[in-house]
Amino acid sequence: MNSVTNSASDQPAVKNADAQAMISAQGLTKYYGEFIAATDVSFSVSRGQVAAFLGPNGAGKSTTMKMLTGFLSPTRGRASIGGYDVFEDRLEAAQMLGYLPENGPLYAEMTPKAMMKYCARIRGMSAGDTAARIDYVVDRCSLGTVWEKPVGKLSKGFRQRVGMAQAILHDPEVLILDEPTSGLDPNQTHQARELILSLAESKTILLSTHILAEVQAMCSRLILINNGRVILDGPIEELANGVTELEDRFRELTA
Ligand SMILES: Nc1ncnc2c1ncn2[C@@H]1O[C@H](COP(=O)(O)OP(=O)(O)OP(=O)(O)O)[C@@H](O)[C@H]1O
Repeated sequence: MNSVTNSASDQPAVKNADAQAMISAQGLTKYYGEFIAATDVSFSVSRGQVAAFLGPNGAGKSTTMKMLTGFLSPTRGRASIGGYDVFEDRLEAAQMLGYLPENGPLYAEMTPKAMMKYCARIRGMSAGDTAARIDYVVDRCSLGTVWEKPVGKLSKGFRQRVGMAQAILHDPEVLILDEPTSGLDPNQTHQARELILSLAESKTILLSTHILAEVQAMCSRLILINNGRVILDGPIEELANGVTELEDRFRELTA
């Protein structure tokens, strides 16, 4: 494996919001019954990095992201955000984290407006912060036209935008985005990439995607997973020179 990160054993179990490893997977393993979806997945993403999490369908990306965000208990291993263990220090980790899940927001009967207010409340945001941040996400995620429609009745692209809005609402330092441009039309894809690039100026981001041009445009780091195991991890410029080489590398390693 071409790895430039520290292995799980090199990662101290620190409880420190200034920790360099803002996202840390330490030996994450997940069994669904007899089936192993993730095996000993270890990597860390440093403050300010934008890392692409790539792999073929069913490779274990969403499973790993769910464990990293505390939505799914690992069979073995640990995950931490900003040095906070996502299970033992759940509140601190959640405060630092915005997560866009694979299938968008869960509250189908709520409108985006109700959902943002609900999310702000459960995150303990003040009334002033809530109003300002809601204005920001409505604008950045273009939610004005669907603001009062139930999320479950929105198109896939709009649901995705609502998911992105709830992920960034509390201005978290760390973002874990599971296929953030999936289902978006070309204009919205462009807008979502611009948003991610502007967020990347101040945040640590792990994003999964199947669009290699997106990786090249937005990410400095590549983590490739196949059959539940990390098979490549390093700076993109060292791993591939342009999208075509990235595509060749992907095919050669995952075919
Ligand atoms: N709840 C579950 N029960 C049983 N198997 C599951 C469950 N969730 C995922 N799997 C299986 O685990 C494997 C990894 O799935 P996962 O969704 O993590 O892959 P992925 O890399 O995100 O795929 P994709 O690119 O298609 O979204 C797949 O074989 C999937 O069928």
